[in-house]
Amino acid sequence: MSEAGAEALLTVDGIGKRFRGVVAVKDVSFTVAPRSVLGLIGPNGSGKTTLLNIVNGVLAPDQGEIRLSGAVTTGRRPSDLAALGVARTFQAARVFSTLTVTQNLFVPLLHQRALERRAAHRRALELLAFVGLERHADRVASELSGGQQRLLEFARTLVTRPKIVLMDEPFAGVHPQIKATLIRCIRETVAAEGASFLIVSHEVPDLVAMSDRMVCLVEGAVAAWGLPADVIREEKVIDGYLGRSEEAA
Ligand SMILES: Nc1ncnc2c1ncn2[C@@H]1O[C@H](COP(=O)(O)OP(=O)(O)OP(=O)(O)O)[C@@H](O)[C@H]1O
Repeated sequence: MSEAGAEALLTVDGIGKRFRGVVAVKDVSFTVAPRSVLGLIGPNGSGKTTLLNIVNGVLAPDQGEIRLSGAVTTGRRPSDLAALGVARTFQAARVFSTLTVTQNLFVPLLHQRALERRAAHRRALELLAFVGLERHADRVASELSGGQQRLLEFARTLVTRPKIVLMDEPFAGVHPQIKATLIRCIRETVAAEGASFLIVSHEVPDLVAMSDRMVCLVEGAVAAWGLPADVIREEKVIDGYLGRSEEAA
């Protein structure tokens, strides 16, 4: 989808972050268009998780600005950003392990006004079916497999209809069938609800297939940003992350 002329949903503008002497993120800028998927790749330690933490307010940047639909959000707390429509999943899925699957989906609704609750509950049940967990509705979350917990965490992020979902390594270590379900659900959420996704993953072929744009970080800086097919052909991306195949070397 073209970004020309359209206002960006998320703007990452000149972001920098150091941890003591270590530069984790260096002058990083890119945008995420409404109704799109941005894939974020890069070697271990290149600053991907730090950047997600800055976008959702867990960390404050040393330099730069984050904007959501043009409004500056830098320095806002994660709970404020969640209310503005920034949702997040984690490398190790975070679920409320002692609650049932359905109760997990009701947690984001606790702060909703009573009038909105009935519709929101209906949505929670629809989401269970959407990710294929309806048979497990009354099970305690800790009894689910790791992959099912990931689907539950994903469904929970969608309950409040976020504008953008930040996902950190959603496909790592999950069964291929769960991965296929996640990819289908991400695609359908973009198409049906107009949400955007910012997805960090080392599964480059999957990200290339599902992303509208990709960004590659190397040593904390943007090595390339653009169409997936172009990004994976960039010298800096090949040298800094993907490597060369034996025939090409
Ligand atoms: N809380 C912290 N304190 C000190 N250094 C940190 C902290 N968090 C991250 N770093 C450092 O910042 C750099 C970027 O780390 P980050 O976790 O963002 O990379 P990443 O690209 O997400 O890596 P991975 O793919 O392994 O998850 C690394 O050098 C890391 O050691």
